[in-house]
Amino acid sequence: MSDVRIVTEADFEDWHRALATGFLEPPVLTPEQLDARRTQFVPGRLLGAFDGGRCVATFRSFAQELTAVGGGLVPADAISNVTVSPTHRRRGLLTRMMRQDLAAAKERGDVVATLIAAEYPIYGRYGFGPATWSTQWTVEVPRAGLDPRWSGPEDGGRIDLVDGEDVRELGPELFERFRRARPGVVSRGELWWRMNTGAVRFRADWTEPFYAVHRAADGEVQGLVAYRSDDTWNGKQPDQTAGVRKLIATTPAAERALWHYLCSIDWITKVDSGFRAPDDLLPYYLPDPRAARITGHADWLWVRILDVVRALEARTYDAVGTLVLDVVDEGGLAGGRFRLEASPEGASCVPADVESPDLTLAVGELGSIWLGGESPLRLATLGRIREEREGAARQADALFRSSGQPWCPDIF
Ligand SMILES: CC(=O)SCCNC(=O)CCNC(=O)[C@H](O)C(C)(C)COP(=O)(O)OP(=O)(O)OC[C@H]1O[C@@H](n2cnc3c(N)ncnc32)[C@H](O)[C@@H]1OP(=O)(O)O
Repeated sequence: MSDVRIVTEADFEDWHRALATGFLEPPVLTPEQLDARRTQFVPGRLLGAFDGGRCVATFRSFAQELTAVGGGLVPADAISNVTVSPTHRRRGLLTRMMRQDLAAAKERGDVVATLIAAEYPIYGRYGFGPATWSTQWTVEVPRAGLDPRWSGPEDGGRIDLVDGEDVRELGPELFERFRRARPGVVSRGELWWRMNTGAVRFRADWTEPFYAVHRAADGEVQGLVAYRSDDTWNGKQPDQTAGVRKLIATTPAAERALWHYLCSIDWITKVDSGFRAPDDLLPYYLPDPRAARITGHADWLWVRILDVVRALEARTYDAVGTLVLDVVDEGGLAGGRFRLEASPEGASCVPADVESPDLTLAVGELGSIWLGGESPLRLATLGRIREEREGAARQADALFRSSGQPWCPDIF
């Protein structure tokens, strides 16, 4: 029987070999790569399974903040680096590591756990539900109908190319404003900015992207894009795709200017948007929205509610109303009956053991509707939320929706 335990610094190299093996990457890391990865080491937050002295399973969690509907921030247990070596799969190792981590997160007072699922069927059993979705577009630049003479915003704003060091300087403050306006965004610590600008390199194949910022007429930085080009030539003709790694903006003017900038670069015939919110305005920033073709759409951030009262009180609601929810949690961490009194200003949520419920739902379904990305009515139609009072699913639909779709721009 493998031994599941907290990983120490002495296990680090062995743990990383197991991680690479699970993700089907070359299992030997260079000393430089290992040193870079040590920056992520937080004592107590790495788990591993060991068999005969060799690491055969990995699991890492870290502290994160997640933006709720209305801009409130909740502490989250972000889960990543989940692997079980192919020699030890389907023996319950993931289940043991997950239980240990979620119990510790609950004990710490985290409101939710979050992850991005490699495969859909893995995490529902642990109480996670898909909570944000992501859409990818490819823009056919010649079809977009943009003015070929465009050379910058017409409203007094400007676009400047900057370097990684500048991004590390100005990015965090821009991101701080950005994350308050969109449910589903996860925090970026200092290490995130260093990793995403090449100052810390986990992989040998890092190539420096181009970075451009949008400044409004008064000089305020309102948008940032990182992109690379793919160096494609069609015979003598440049036919390059600008692949957006990240694009964030705090105003529609900045967002529009950055998309126009990308579509205006000579040699660029296609722009790959990267992973955007499903309600992203990109197509509508183009005179011909059909030039933006959807090339991908899938679930993205999964949420596991650990504390129903704090999660429901952390967000605002689209309407005023009261609902009694019977939350079923097979993991034994967050279940119970709760009365939610919701309003656009906020909410109160209290245990309501003796009241009759309006809706019965599993904790994973609550995770799916909590950020406003999934509709309670749709889940009721699918039989995944049970209506105990007629009309309650429709009422929940009106309360839980979010006027902007939740979006998690990052992968972790
Ligand atoms: C957040 C992230 O890091 S996402 C990355 C996840 N990792 C990967 O995809 C790497 C490749 N896969 C793996 O390393 C492993 O197969 C894991 C981690 C997905 C699963 O680990 P295991 O130890 O095999 O899982 P475990 O034995 O605890 O399985 C628990 C249950 O989940 C099911 N399950 C596990 N993985 C899968 C899967 N990929 N698809 C469908 N069902 C699955 C098992 O069948 C089992 O079902 P049961 O409870 O009905 O018997």
